[in-house]
Amino acid sequence: MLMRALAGTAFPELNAALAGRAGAIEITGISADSRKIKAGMLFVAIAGSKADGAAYIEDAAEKGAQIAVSAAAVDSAKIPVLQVDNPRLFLALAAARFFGSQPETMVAVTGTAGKTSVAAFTRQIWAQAGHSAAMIGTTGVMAPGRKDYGSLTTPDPAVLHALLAELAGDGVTHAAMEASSHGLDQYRLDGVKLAAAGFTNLGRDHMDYHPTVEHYFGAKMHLFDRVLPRGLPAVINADDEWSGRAAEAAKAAGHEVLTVGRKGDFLTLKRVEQKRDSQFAEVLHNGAIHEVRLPLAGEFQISNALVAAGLAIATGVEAKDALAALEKLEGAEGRLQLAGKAAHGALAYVDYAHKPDALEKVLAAVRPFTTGRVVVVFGCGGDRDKGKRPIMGEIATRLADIVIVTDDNPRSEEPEVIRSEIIAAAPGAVEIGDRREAIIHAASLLKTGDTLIVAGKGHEEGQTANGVTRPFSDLAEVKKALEGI
Ligand SMILES: CC(=O)N[C@H]1[C@@H](OP(=O)(O)OP(=O)(O)OC[C@H]2O[C@@H](n3ccc(=O)[nH]c3=O)[C@H](O)[C@@H]2O)O[C@H](CO)[C@@H](O)[C@@H]1O[C@H](C)C(=O)N[C@@H](C)C(=O)N[C@H](CCC(=O)O)C(=O)O
Ligand SMILES: Nc1ncnc2c1ncn2[C@@H]1O[C@H](COP(=O)(O)OP(=O)(O)OP(=O)(O)O)[C@@H](O)[C@H]1O
Ligand SMILES: N[C@H](CCC[C@H](N)C(=O)O)C(=O)O
Ligand SMILES: [Mg+2]
Repeated sequence: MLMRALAGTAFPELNAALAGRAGAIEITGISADSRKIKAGMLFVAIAGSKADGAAYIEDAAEKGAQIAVSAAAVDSAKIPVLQVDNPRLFLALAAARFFGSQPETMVAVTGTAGKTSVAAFTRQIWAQAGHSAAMIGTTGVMAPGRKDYGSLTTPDPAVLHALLAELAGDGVTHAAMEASSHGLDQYRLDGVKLAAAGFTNLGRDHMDYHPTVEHYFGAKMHLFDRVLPRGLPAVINADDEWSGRAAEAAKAAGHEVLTVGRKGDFLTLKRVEQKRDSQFAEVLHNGAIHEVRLPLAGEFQISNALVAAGLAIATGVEAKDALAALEKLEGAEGRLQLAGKAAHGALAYVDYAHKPDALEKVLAAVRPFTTGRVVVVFGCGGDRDKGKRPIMGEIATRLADIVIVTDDNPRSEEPEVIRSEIIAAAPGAVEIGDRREAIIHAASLLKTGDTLIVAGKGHEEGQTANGVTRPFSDLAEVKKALEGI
């Protein structure tokens, strides 16, 4: 592609340069990481939290970059360097234009918890309606005949648009993706053409990245005020503390607001009956009641399922078909996933709650069908928000009968220090650093009627400490531990 093809109204500051010699440069690819540059590519220099991409322009040139784009003026480089005000936005729009195609119908969902679940559910509803559908998120990419393990919740634009073009080339017509607050803040989604967008809820998360909760909420709202084209549907869970403000933000951005949930107008949850690991709900839509059997535990899953159904309906699935599809939903990997049942009947679940609200929701979700005790095993990640540690300790102590505090990716931190910060607010908790031992101990305590939740790692396949990631799966460990009792 010629650089000239990247000219457009979004970057008037580039137009003069692209009308000249720089516009005639043919590029073979785009990356913001000099380590990924190959001959003929365009390098976009981004000023990040650890490094300034502008310092890597020479490195990119040595690897074969033809041209670079940067916020800072760099005259000394061996390749032309064009200046733009917002290189991250440029990267997103340039990658979209370079790769050129995406599944026709795309939605994105934001919120503190439930994004992976909503994306997974939306994909399944579309698939049941006969569409070739994909999901992109924390657990990776899932598409017909394809399952890749995930890295980022919202991939970097160059990776994302290469993937979207591949999916479109494979015949995928519908895709649901997660919009993380980092992704929105860093303009990773700005080149994606969305047909609708969703919001689940807002709680404490990523306080190591966002200076305040307001800033965090503002980042999430960029899905509506920057990414979703004006006038398109915004599906909002109506039952969260932040729902009103999210709906206001979506309305102010000119969208059609569709609220779902107990307080929702578009899909109104009238009644829920909890079964042991499923639930029955009555949902009102357009004056008609639909009976829905959801084969998943946890009331929060109803909320996720309604956001997903709202997104599917907003993108053309008949309401009755979308709601009927909920009866066959499979939970996203590692989200309140039943890992096994002990011989005496106790249930053991693996869950991805690694933040306060999620832990609170998941522990509350299993209580109604637990006739014995709720046992929880969890830890907190190192090099992440330290403030959540005592909060999660307090929640576990309040909502579980037995609390076992263990390690969850200590990364570069001292695991004992992390554990002690949790236990400061969890008096009476049992401390077992080794996660495998903690799970074995928890399983050995189980009796008839008890429920075990191993929280924090969900689908993850490793435990990271001291810069080394060793294979580790909560699901496999729980299964093994149950066999041993
Ligand atoms: C904190 C964060 O979000 N970091 C992201 C951010 O990096 P940064 O701004 O810190 O970049 P940096 O390391 O300072 O480097 C600046 C630039 O120099 C470039 N560079 C650097 C070194 C070099 O040799 N050559 C070179 O070109 C880098 O590629 C980068 O473009 O921009 C990079 C490029 O877009 C991202 O890859 C990177 O994600 C890192 C890997 C990450 O771990 N992010 C996590 C925290 C994240 O994004 N998580 C969210 C949320 C998950 C959730 O919801 O729980 C997600 O969407 O996954
Ligand atoms: N609607 C919800 N409200 C509160 N908690 C939820 C909700 N949905 C899921 N959870 C909890 O949050 C955990 C993560 O769910 P999910 O992966 O769907 O969310 P996410 O927003 O993608 O999270 P992440 O940002 O960590 O990728 C679940 O394992 C469960 O404990
Ligand atoms: N996307 C999140 C996942 C956290 C998962 C938890 N297991 C941990 O390691 O803290 C993060 O990287 O902060
Ligand atoms: Mg996710």
